[in-house]
Amino acid sequence: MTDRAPSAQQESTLQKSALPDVSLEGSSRFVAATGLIVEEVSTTSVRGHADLDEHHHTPWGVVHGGVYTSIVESAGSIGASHAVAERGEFAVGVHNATDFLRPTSAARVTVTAEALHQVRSQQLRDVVIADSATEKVLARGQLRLQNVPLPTDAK
Ligand SMILES: CC(C)(COP(=O)(O)OP(=O)(O)OC[C@H]1O[C@@H](n2cnc3c(N)ncnc32)[C@H](O)[C@@H]1OP(=O)(O)O)[C@@H](O)C(=O)NCCC(=O)NCCSC(=O)c1cc(O)c2ccccc2c1O
Repeated sequence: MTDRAPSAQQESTLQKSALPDVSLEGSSRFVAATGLIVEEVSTTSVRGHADLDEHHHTPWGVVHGGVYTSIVESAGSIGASHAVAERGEFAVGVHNATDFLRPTSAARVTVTAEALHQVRSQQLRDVVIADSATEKVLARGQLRLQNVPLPTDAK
């Protein structure tokens, strides 16, 4: 797993985003264990990467499907929450459908989450996880989210 911190430019992008701390250091142990490093957040997309290795393995020596599913949940939720933050809302995943297309034992993966659909109460995000060396897609998930009010102490 990586402990690489975002660059100064990446930090700046994250600070402008009105999101909670999405760094590895600021995340729970479960979320941090995926290794997702968020680099860019806009209202329509999230970009990042993760270094996947033996710490993420199944007993058969490939990256566990739950790692991909969790990255889809995080990347989709971060972008969708950013998109509705200005109106005092965040977004929670209500359906996560992630396909595991190719196995890997170790890879740096790029993570790209794009908005497919944004309406008043719900959003749909397409998340692609690809091997950064070969550009082959390892997993692809579609996350449907519900926009909900921010807790009053977070506004
Ligand atoms: C599901 C597939 C096996 C279907 O593959 P198919 O036979 O249809 O196609 P190919 O053989 O052509 O393979 C597709 C593609 O993958 C590349 N590939 C295959 N094997 C490897 C490999 N070992 N390393 C690297 N790449 C490989 C192959 O070259 C092809 O690439 P192209 O570029 O030519 O297209 C296949 O879709 C597949 O393997 N999908 C990924 C499945 C996966 O990774 N699932 C998640 C892990 S499983 C899991 O999470 C899990 C959790 C547990 O807790 C367990 C506990 C106990 C036991 C098992 C557990 C477990 O498995």
